[in-house]
This record gives sequence, C-alpha cells and structure tokens, in this order.
Amino acid sequence: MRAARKSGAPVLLGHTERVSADVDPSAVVFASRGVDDHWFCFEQPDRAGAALAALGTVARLTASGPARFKQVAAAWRALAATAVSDLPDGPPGAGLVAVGGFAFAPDGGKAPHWAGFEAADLVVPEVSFARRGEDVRLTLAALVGPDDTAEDVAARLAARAAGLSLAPLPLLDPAPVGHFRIDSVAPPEHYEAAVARAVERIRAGAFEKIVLAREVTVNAPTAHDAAAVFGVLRSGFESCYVFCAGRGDAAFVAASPELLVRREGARAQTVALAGSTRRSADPAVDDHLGEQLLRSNKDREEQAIVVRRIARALRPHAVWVAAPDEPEVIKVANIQHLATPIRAQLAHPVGAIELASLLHPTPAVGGEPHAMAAPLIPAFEGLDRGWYAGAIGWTDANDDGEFCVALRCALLRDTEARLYAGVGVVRDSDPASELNETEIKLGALLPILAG
Ligand SMILES: C=C(O[C@H]1C=CC=C(C(=O)O)[C@@H]1O)C(=O)O
Repeated sequence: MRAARKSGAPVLLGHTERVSADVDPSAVVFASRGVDDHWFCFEQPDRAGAALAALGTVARLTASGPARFKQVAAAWRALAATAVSDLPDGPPGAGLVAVGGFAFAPDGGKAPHWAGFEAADLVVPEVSFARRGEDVRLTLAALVGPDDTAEDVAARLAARAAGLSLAPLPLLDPAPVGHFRIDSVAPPEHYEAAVARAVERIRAGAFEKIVLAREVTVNAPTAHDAAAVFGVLRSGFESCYVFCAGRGDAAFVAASPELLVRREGARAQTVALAGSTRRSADPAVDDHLGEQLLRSNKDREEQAIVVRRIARALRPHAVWVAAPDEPEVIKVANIQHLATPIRAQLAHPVGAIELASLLHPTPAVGGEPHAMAAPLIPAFEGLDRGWYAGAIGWTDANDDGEFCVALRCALLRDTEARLYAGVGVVRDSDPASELNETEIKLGALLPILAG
C-alpha cells in the first residue's frame, strides 16, 4: 500500500507459500477456471514433475509487430521493477510470473479461429503454482492501488484462494458416441506441390531451408475437453513440454519436444532439433531407424543449419557457447529426432523473453536465411500459423524463465480442433516423404482428438 501511495500508481503484490505436495497444479487450474479466466498449464513431467500452472489475470501484456517481444518484455519489467513480493524461494517459477505465448509471425493469429491469442500475449496471473519434485508453491498476486486498504487486498487474495478446487483432471472419454470428421484444410497434393516448389527454389540457390506446415481439422460430436486432452498428453509424452493456454472458450494444447530457451541467471540453454523418423514397436527396428537418421546426410544438414543459426544468435551475448560436435537421437512417443543441446554463459543480462526473441524463429520452424524464407512460408502454406511454431512459456521477476516451441499442438474451440504439423524442406527433400512426416507428427494428437 505504501509503495502504491508513494508512486500514485498501482503496484504488483505477490504472496507465495508452500502447499501440500499432493496438490496437482494443472488439475487445480483446470478445475477452478471461470468462464472469463485466462489459464495456463506448462509441465515437463520427466524433469522432476516440473510444472507451472496459472489462473486469472492481474495484468495482460500484449503487442504485435516485429518489436512485440521487446514491448512485452519492457511492460513486464516495468511491473516487476516496482513489485512487492516475498524473497524468491522454491522451484523455478515460484513467485510473480508472466505466462503466455508469442505467435509464429510478428502479426500472426489474425484468422478468426485464433481470436483471443494475440501476436504477443503474456498474462500476469492472480494464482500460480510452481512445482519441482515434492516442492509445490502457491503464489497469489494482485494490483494494489493507492486507495486500497490492507484488509481489502487480503480479502481479495483470500477469496481467490478459497475459490480453488482440488478436483483431479477429468478422464478422456475412451469411446465417444457419434461421428468424427477429419479434414486436411488444403488437399495433401497441394502440400506435396508446395514442397516440390520449395525444393526447386532451394536448388536454384534462393535459400537453404524452409519449414512448411499443414493444418488438419477434427470436428467431434461433442466439445473437445482441453483438461482431459492435457491429462492424456502429460502421461504419454513425459519428456515433452506439455502445455495448455486458455483464452475464453478456446484452448491451445500441445506436447512439444522442443525447448526454445531456458534462462537461469547467467546460464541459457536451448536445443537444436530437426530431422525426423518414425518409431517402431520392435526395439531393434526402432534403434535401426535412429541409426539411419544419424547417418542421413539430408537430416544431418537439416539439423546442422539449426545448430549454426542458434550459435550465431547467442554468440554476441555470451562468454561462451557450448554444443557437442555430433547430434544425438531423441525418442518421443511417436517420433525420433536429431538433437543438439546448446548451452551459453551470458556476457550481460539478457532476459528470457529477449533470448526467445533472439532465437525465434529458429530454422527448425522458419527457414535459412530467415529473411528470404519468411515471406514464402505463408505463401506456400496458405495458412495462418497463429501460435503454432511460436514460443510458449513463462518468465519471472528476475527475467529467468522458459519458453518452448509450440509443436505437436492443436487449437481447440468447442467441437472443432485445428492441428498443425510441419517439416524442414532442404535440397534433397522428397515431397511424398515430407507429407508422410507430417502424418507422423499429426499422430501425436490425432488419436486423442479423433476418438
Ligand atoms: C516443424 C515441426 O517440427 C520441427 C522440429 C523437429 C523436427 C522437424 C523436422 O524434422 O522437420 C521440424 O523442423 C513440427 O513438428 O511441426
């Protein structure tokens, strides 16, 4: 109150406390949503149950255009600079945070179905939970005005906390009654033709790589249940970033294998992910497929382009950037990829949002050189990517945070789901194989959403 009165402006207040290890942060958020609430759940189950789940809106920071990362970072910094909260303690993400996402394109998400998902869109939540292992913290936040009394603010926070429900996540109906309709928004032949045209341009020397995506819709007989879908994803894709961001009656949900950036103090971490092959239920065949991927010149080049660009983007801001010479194969439920973990020691304070902006879009989702490929992506794809292939995550009051790349995702609104999957196209890409690769990637969510 004193800080607000002194400045004459509202001040962000945060109170954090430890809660029982039994509290399931995402389940609480899903169960406690009101119709107008924004919500956000972000987990990586394999990393000691790492979770950040948030509900409600103290402030919403939005922007559009090429400076959108910078603009929301500045707005968050202004709020965090005068904030009053407990000393930082507990797992990453405990305390005051801003959570949300950035569309792939600077002005992305203009199509009607992306309504509510702004090109840069962070929410400072009223309630947030952070978990690592057995340590679960609850943070309650409010904007305190010069005329507020301590009793008013305490009553507001207590009312929010009292409205939280501990119900578990709902189960997905295993045998829904009715008919599901699956449609490729553009015919698959169009996609193959786009890949063929991109390959021609690459061979003519216009650019090195471009990522082209498809959109597939699933119309269900009843409304898609984002909470149940999230529950299935987090138990089937434990190594992935499983997230769900809610805006009104829409939810954007995913199980993404790709970290865009994690910033902890002066350390930044990312991964160069590209090159894909399917999984097999037979372990010997599965390993053989992984070996083939490691030996595929086409996939190695596709992935090396990503490593080079990330290192180039980080170097001007880092004391050192470290990456192994050879990629490794990572296996996710339905797919395997080439991956190179990349770490950097920052030379000066660059916040998590600025790091995301330096790296986004990597050639795992954009192209190389990006300036040449960028205008061709919407032209070849004929779709509004919205938040697909954008950056989703959170940042705290110290500008630490974590953003993943929104892959293997779907936008759910009522009975409609829109799924997105793309592939990296290089000079040796074969249109039919690339179409098949989109089917493998769509296979992460299709069986869950299409009954
Ligand atoms: C663009 C996507 O995946 C990227 C990440 C890993 C492997 C990729 C590939 O092999 O093409 C893509 O670059 C997607 O899943 O929609």
